[in-house]
Amino acid sequence: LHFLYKHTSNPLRLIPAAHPLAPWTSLWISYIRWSGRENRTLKEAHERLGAVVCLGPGEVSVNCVAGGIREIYAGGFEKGIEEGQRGFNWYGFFANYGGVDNMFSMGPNKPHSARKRMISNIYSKSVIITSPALLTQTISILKSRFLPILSSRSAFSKGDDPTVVNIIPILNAATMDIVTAYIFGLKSSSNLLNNPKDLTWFLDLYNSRRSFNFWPQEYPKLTSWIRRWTGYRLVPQWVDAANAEIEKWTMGMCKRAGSLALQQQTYGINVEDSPSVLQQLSSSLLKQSLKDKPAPTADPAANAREMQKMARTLELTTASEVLDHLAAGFDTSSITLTYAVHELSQNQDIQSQLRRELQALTPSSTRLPDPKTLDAAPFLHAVVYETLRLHSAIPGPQPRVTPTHGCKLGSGASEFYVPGGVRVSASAGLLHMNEDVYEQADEWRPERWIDLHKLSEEKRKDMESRWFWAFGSGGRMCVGSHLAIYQMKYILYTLYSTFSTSIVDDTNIEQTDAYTAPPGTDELWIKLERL
Ligand code: HEM
Repeated sequence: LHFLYKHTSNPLRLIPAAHPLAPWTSLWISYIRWSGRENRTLKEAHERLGAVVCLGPGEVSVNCVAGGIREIYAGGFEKGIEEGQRGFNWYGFFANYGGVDNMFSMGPNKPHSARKRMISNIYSKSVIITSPALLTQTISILKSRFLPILSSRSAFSKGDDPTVVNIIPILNAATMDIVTAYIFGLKSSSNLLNNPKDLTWFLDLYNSRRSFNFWPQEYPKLTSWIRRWTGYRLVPQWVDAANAEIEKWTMGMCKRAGSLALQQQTYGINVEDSPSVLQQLSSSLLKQSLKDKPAPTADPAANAREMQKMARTLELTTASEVLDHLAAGFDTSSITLTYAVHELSQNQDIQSQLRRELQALTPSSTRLPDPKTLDAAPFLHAVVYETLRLHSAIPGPQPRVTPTHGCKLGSGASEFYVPGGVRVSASAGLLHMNEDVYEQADEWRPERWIDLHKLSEEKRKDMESRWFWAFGSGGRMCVGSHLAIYQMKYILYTLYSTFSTSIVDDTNIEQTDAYTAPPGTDELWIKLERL
């Protein structure tokens, strides 16, 4: 009777159900997630049932702009409901250092907006494109690490043949080195390109965690309850150990950059060693803590303890934030680059067209083009955008929670009332397959992004912004999108203005079915031919 009552009084029962069990229990969608079939199941459900689909008695998926992502993401639906109380916050899993939140993991919008205000300027397009530090760092990494690795036998070569390389770890290392250089400054950042052992160490730790997300993310309370009361670990101990190692590694970079900043005040610093993100973040966090700190008491010892506590909180908050940036930044960018290289290696005509454009950008072979020139190169832009569209690094659902008063989702005859507290999501992997916006949507065709000004205003807006969702949208959209595009363009420039590439072995290159979706392999062997 209880189930029947709950079912008949639930407005979600009127929404087309992805499975007969969906309006009754969340176990069906949980099982789909557990078995790694969520993205393909949602694709099939939306193709069959339309833009709004019920996934569970408290869960809906949308695949439309009006009455869909515009309502949910531009409308500022929260990731979690109440501050301090996790409730359902799927992103809480991304907190680091034993639960220290960062911008990405925060549930409610209010503290999130305060944090985002501290950071967004340093990642804005105008700052990224004009930053002397980022430019010097990028040039240094590409010229003195990336190019030499591609030019001679290295740990990434196939046997003794320097012209056949596994490009995936090289891209992983290049993106990590650039992102950490911008965060911590070149001297304090990673040098994974030149230290293959450190790279293997890091990637082993990082990738080992991927397959154990389900329980702590979907059932965080159950996971900790089982561990507490039965001692049984749904997530093996070595995953916690891997997280702890990555946290230690990040803290090391924070500390190195911090002590260099002290020297800087006395002796000055080379521009490439300037820790752009860390500096901005720690000074804003410090300002906020000084504003929030309790008034001093008459007891000096208690005041000293308070100050110590504040310093530790600041240290952990900073490290948790930047750890999220470096993980989000290197993984997604290198997934996108992997597919750009894979597609270009299969499409020699497109590769030649790109090369012609790139080679015309810089007359001298010793310099890289300046960021504005590179950013304005239309074919490079098209290659990057088409890869972000067809091979979104985050193709999976981005869950939010409906506000207490509920909302309406869908449009026309398929508009439905959704009450408060319901988990709702959209997915880039599905939005990008809309044939009305992207003809032959399942094909990689960079030329679709050329001459957009010839299209109608509406069509252009649909393609470029309304349906293009690789970086999400609204207040919780990717903060690092400009840095991502900047580094991807420089890496592709360096590779394709110097070499031509073709496939040697691309076994299992298809994207996995996951929220962040790397290839199903960590090897993509390509042949490099110097031009
Ligand atoms: C191709 C590269 C990238 C892609 C496709 C990408 C995609 C995304 C997406 C889709 C989101 C929203 C996710 C959600 O709400 O579920 C996001 C958020 C975020 N991304 Fe990126 N990202 C990329 C690169 C970067 C880089 C380089 C950084 C480095 C700073 C970064 C840092 C972040 C952060 C901190 C957030 C959370 C923002 C917030 O909560 O306000 N991302 N990214």
